[in-house]
Amino acid sequence: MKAREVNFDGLVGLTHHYAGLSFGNEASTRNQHQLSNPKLAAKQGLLKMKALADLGFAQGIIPPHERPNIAALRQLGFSGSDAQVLASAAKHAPQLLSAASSASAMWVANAATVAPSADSADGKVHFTVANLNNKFHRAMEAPTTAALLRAIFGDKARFTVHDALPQVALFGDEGAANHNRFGADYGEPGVQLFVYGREEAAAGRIPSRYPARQTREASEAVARLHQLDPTRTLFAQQNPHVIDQGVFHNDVIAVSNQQVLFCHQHAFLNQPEVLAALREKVRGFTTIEVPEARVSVSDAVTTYLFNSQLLSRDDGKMLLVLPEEARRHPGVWQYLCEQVESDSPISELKVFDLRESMCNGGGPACLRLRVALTAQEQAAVNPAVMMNDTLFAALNRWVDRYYRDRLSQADLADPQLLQEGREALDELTRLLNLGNVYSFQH
Ligand SMILES: N=C(N)NCCC[C@H](NC(=O)CCC(=O)O)C(=O)O
Repeated sequence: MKAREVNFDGLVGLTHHYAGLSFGNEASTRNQHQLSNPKLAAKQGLLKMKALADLGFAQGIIPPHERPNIAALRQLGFSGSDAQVLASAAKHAPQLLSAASSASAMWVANAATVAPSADSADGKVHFTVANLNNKFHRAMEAPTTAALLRAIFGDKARFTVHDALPQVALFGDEGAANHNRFGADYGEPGVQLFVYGREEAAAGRIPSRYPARQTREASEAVARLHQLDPTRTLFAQQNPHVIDQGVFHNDVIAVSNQQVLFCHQHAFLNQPEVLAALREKVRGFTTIEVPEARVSVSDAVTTYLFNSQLLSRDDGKMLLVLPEEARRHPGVWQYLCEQVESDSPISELKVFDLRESMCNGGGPACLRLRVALTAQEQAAVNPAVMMNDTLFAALNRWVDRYYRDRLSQADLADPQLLQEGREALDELTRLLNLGNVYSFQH
């Protein structure tokens, strides 16, 4: 059956700020306590969505979560009115207030892992919400992510949204950022590659400096939940050395689309074997493997060359969507221009300024969740979340009305910010026809 890839981008939340919460993500650590601009961040994201929609790529949006998360702070013993909870957390544990206020749900590549219906035994599209167990500020995303996905993919005859795996290190799961699907048409059965950083049950090689967030045990559980054919499912370990250089998710060192894998030479442990297995299973498999001599792992991490979106154009050629940082690096840009001029599958480059998100380690690919859908499935998606001229204009007005243009850690204690956030999200649920998805609405 014919299907197409639909990209759903996370809309940046009102509390976007730089808190240094993600040890192992070097941009997050480096930019701790910088002033952020939530309004600009939201608009940068919207511009990418709109530009891709205008080029004919199907584009949806996934809304932000309620932050500060007062319930999480109460669970940690802060009490009194909402304003007192905020004041007390700001005074005694500012890092916890930051964690409870993070807008990290914008990076929806970590919202869930997705299996298209062509790959699942029951013929449904499956989503497993990621537990994001490695970081407190991200682990609290799971319940709201599940509610939002159910509000967008509500048709139970076509979509199954599984709750997150148990919240323990054994099942650390970071969603689609550690997952690639290969195949010809999106509607034909494909080959799924799950990439993990460590296997709890085995004494294998692990990074020594930074955490490996994804476990093999989690990836295997997701593959079972999605009813995948084991002969079309592969598990590969990420190279622990690159995790130690700041590659905290596989999508910082590799990106795939259809039969193409664009990755760094050092992306995977035992890379030749991983590529051989893919070559055997994926008809027409093509790799663009970037050698260290052309782009170092360190340059890949700072430019986010691989945190790009490889998108199929209607003419069968592919477009690579990159962050501005990749254009600014002469060596990386030269490499990319050579690709376009050669007979590489990459035929076009499109660059976006996503600086606000990039400073927290979130590039173009972090901001999107790919969902391959048949025409019938696409028709069953909540239509109000699909990007078009009207929604773009409405969301820009909405951002102008509610978002601040500067935010520091100290601002998180302002009860007015909580109020602004609730009012904004309440209006957003009406704009996007989501129903009551947030706890303050219950
Ligand atoms: N690669 C993908 N798919 N996603 C990027 C996620 C970035 C996110 N940054 C943060 O959570 C930083 C928040 C802060 O420090 O304020 C993370 O590390 O989980």
